Amino acid sequence: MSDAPMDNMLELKAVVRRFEQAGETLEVLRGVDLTVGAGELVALVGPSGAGKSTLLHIAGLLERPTEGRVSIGGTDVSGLDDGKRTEVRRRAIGFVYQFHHLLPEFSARENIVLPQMIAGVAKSTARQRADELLRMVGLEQRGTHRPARLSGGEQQRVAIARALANAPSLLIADEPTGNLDPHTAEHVFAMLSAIVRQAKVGALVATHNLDLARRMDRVLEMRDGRLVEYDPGELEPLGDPASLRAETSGS
Ligand SMILES: Nc1ncnc2c1ncn2[C@@H]1O[C@H](COP(=O)(O)OP(=O)(O)OP(=O)(O)O)[C@@H](O)[C@H]1O
Repeated sequence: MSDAPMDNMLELKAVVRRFEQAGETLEVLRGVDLTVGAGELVALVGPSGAGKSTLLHIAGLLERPTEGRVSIGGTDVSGLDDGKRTEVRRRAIGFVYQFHHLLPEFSARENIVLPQMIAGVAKSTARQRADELLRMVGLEQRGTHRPARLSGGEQQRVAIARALANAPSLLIADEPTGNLDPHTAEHVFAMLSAIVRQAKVGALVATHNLDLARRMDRVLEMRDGRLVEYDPGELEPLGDPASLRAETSGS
């Protein structure tokens, strides 16, 4: 078991990730320390290729670090075998991507029921929880609709509800509003952040969107394999992260 405080939903310690490619070693993460607390929203920014996805995969237990330790919800998972890691991932981590990845042949409600059943929850309990989550994201009237009958923003709200289905400790989001128009993105992000804070989930959100990053509790930039921290309220005075400047200056 870990010595991580219980209110750290994610803790990475001295995480290194190297890739061996054509006889060359690429060190993408060079000693990353990171904590995400309960109810905390942390923005992860950085230029393309900086290693954000690699970091999200390690935090989401989809990949193992070459070195370093990972704790989820206060439990150090570094020594667990693949089967146990999958269990922790299903129970304790929710994922939201740029594209909703809902199953097209299932209704919104069924999309939220399924991950619970995979985690071993009884169907009646899973349905109750799905209805509760649909209410939470304001879609109680849309539960029977298949994804194709929902708007982009509604689809993403269902994806958020699905990610929260098993009451995870940690939410990992990769450009969660990247496929939405600015107005809808605003609405979906406001909903996401309210739920994260209320449910005391820790959220690690990779984004290129400066406006979004600013409204999170902390902004971390991946630079040269390490994380550099920015105070969201001080982004401009300190100078915006290079990646955000590049993304926002042309728009
Ligand atoms: N499986 C792999 N084998 C070899 N190199 C890899 C592998 N996965 C990632 N990389 C390399 O690691 C670096 C970081 O990639 P990563 O996808 O984490 O960046 P990113 O910041 O998420 O980029 P983007 O914003 O474009 O998604 C890149 O140089 C990439 O080519």
